[in-house]
Amino acid sequence: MQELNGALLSSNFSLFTSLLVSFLVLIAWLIILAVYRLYLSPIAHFPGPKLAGLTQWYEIYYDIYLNGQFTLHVKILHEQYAGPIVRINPWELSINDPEFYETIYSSTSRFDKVPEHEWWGNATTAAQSTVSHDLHRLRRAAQNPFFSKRQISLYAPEIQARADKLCNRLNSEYGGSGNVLQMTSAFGCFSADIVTEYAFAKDYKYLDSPNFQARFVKTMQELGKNMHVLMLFPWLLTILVTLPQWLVMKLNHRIGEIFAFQADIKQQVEDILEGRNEKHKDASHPTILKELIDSNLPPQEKSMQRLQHEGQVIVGAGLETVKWTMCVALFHVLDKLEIEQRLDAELLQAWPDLDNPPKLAELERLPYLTAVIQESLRLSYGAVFRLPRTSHTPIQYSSYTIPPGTPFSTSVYYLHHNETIFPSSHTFDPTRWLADPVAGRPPLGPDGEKLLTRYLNPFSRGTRQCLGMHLAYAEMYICLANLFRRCEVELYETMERDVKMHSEQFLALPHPDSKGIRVLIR
Ligand code: HEM
Repeated sequence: MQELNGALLSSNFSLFTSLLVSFLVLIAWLIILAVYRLYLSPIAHFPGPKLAGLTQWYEIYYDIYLNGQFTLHVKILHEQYAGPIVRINPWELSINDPEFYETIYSSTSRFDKVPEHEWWGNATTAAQSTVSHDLHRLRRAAQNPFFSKRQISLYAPEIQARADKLCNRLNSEYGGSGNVLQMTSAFGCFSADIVTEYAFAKDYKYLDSPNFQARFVKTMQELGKNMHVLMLFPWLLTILVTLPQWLVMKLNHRIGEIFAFQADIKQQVEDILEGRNEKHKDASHPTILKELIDSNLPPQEKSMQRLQHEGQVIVGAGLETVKWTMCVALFHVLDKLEIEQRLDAELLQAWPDLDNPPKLAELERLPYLTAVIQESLRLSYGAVFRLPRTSHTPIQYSSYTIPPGTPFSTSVYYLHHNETIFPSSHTFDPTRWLADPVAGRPPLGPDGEKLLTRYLNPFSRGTRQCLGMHLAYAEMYICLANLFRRCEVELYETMERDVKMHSEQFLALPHPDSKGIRVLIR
């Protein structure tokens, strides 16, 4: 008995000792890490809050606890530390300098993305998620031709057909009825039908769904609300993808819905590869996936998974962005009578016979419509989250040398709200984009030499610039022209709060209480 007690005592003692030693090792490791991060790290001398340099929990607090507030907070840090460069977490720098934007998002430098962001969209092998510059270049080159301005102009009749469908439905179903219409959802259905048709030659006909409530459109909206959890804890996804879909749906229905969407995209790819969807053969436009399959990419780049990931990203990237920009445009045009009247007058002149809609190229030449779209892009921002890049060689910024491998980034929000470039930057003012009426020269930036458009970057710039930019412009030109020319729309209980960025979840989100852009059709 005594022996047993002795053995128990000694095993308790050794357990206690091991726990104590582990605890002391942990404390020692934390102290070393803190000293390293605060004093020895190659970016320790950059300005910024010590706490941010010490731990990423600083960022997590703003982005998860305060729900997408870190981007806005970093803008304040730039003001507090009175400098264009600030350390925002233990390993990353933010640069708020409009003249440096094109260096960060460069067309010529071989910058990589950061591996931490590879998992975001659960599409690790898509071009958009690709970390390495060289591999991205290979993947992107195979897609560029299908998103060229010329290819998109050939697709314009399909976009017009969907704008016809949208406007006819608005007038016949809602016109004069007094029924409130959720334009946010209607725009979502419009852009979803366009991008899925373009990608897979499959029209999902979301524009036919009752009250424009399409599950897939809602899924994409919901995805936005999870972004920071997925971005800051990417390993969560790696676990979730191994679980059965029904279980994920139970644990977190938003992520479950995303997996369901991904399974659907996989089905689309299989249907094309296995000959069940042959529509692409007679489609009026090339389909992205078929073109990738027929491209010169090496065989490993044409795997089912790769094609599925590209399909996922293209559809995902093409939906919320276009929808949100059109919401911003619709609200501001309807909110200010003089903007609405000026746009209506221009459209009436360019499009006198309602049965003969102008071609896309003609719409693109309309200065005021163009200015409305530019101003809407400025205030909808595109990807408002900072888009970090890393360099294999040191980067010189002012008197600072950014060490190789250090992520550096900026947010387009800082650029679009730079008061020197865009005075009264929170005001929606399309006239800032109009050419000088006397000299005819386009609007210039603050130095009086560079074009103002240089500072409008909702699509980012450089090698990773938005692939779908021309498609996005075509959708916006055609949809907004049709809507304002053919429908009598008025806002219903919708205010600026519904289109103003309240938080950042990769894209800009309005106030959580917003009910979307609601309208009546007269
Ligand atoms: C107003 C509309 C849009 C805006 C503001 C926008 C904005 C952006 C931005 C800022 C990026 C860069 C993201 C990064 O660096 O990670 C991007 C990438 C991308 N966008 Fe768009 N986008 C729009 C519409 C579209 C559409 C309609 C499509 C699809 C057809 C699309 C497809 C893509 C793809 C595939 C990428 C990844 C490109 C790459 O990494 O090579 N986007 N977009």
